[in-house]
Amino acid sequence: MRIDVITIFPEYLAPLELSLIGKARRDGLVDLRIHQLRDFTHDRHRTVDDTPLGGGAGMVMKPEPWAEAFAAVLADGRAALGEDASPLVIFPNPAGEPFAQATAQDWSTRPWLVFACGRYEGIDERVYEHLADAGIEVALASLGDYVLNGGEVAVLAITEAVVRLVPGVVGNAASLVEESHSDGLLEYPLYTRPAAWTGPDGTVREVPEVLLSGNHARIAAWRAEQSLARTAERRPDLISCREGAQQHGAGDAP
Ligand SMILES: Nc1cc(-c2cccs2)n[nH]1
Repeated sequence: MRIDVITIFPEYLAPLELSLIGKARRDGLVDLRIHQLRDFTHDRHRTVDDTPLGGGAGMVMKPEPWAEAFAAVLADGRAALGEDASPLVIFPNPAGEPFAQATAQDWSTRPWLVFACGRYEGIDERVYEHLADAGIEVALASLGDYVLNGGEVAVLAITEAVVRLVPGVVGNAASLVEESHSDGLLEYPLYTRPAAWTGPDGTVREVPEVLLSGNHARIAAWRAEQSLARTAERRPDLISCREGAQQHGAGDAP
């Protein structure tokens, strides 16, 4: 998988050199490149923004640097992946579609992702139109109903959620199966040794006995029940989504 990130704060993406993602890059599973948007300006101040036409507070990112940056990234990617290669261009944006585990699953199968990190009040609308008119697939992704100062933090989160699903990145693929949201539910409670823990306050807390029973069928049933109960309590919206999907035969034979 190739990933390009266009940003005015490349240093924000430094964490992508660490840990799992860093190892995936070193192992050649992910080819990740960071591009400084200001490198595609031509004035002394390397200007990327201007005041909003029609008035209003703040600044808007100018279309020219973005168009030049996309042209360069597309050319570079096609030189590496083939002239027919075409990326999914992702703009983190509070007005975007909610990014969820299903999105991460889908995007983890794509050969090429390009992330565009907006700042200020946002990016000139004509940039999105320019890409769409060029036949480039564009997605606006929201991490949640809150506003960040820029797309970089969202790119860190999305990249981690996506890349960890790329085959070979996580050592034990089985650990990806029983996670929160992997089956549309929240994960069951987890325990490890000691079976009886005496906390700092002297309280002894024991692990549910079923987990010590060695009866794998009972353990699986208990975990399924815990997942459902925990989801119903904390995220009832996920339950109704799941019931809706089941009523409409999602996953049934066509
Ligand atoms: N979910 C979400 C995305 C964002 C931003 C993306 C780019 C600038 S602000 N805020 N909140």
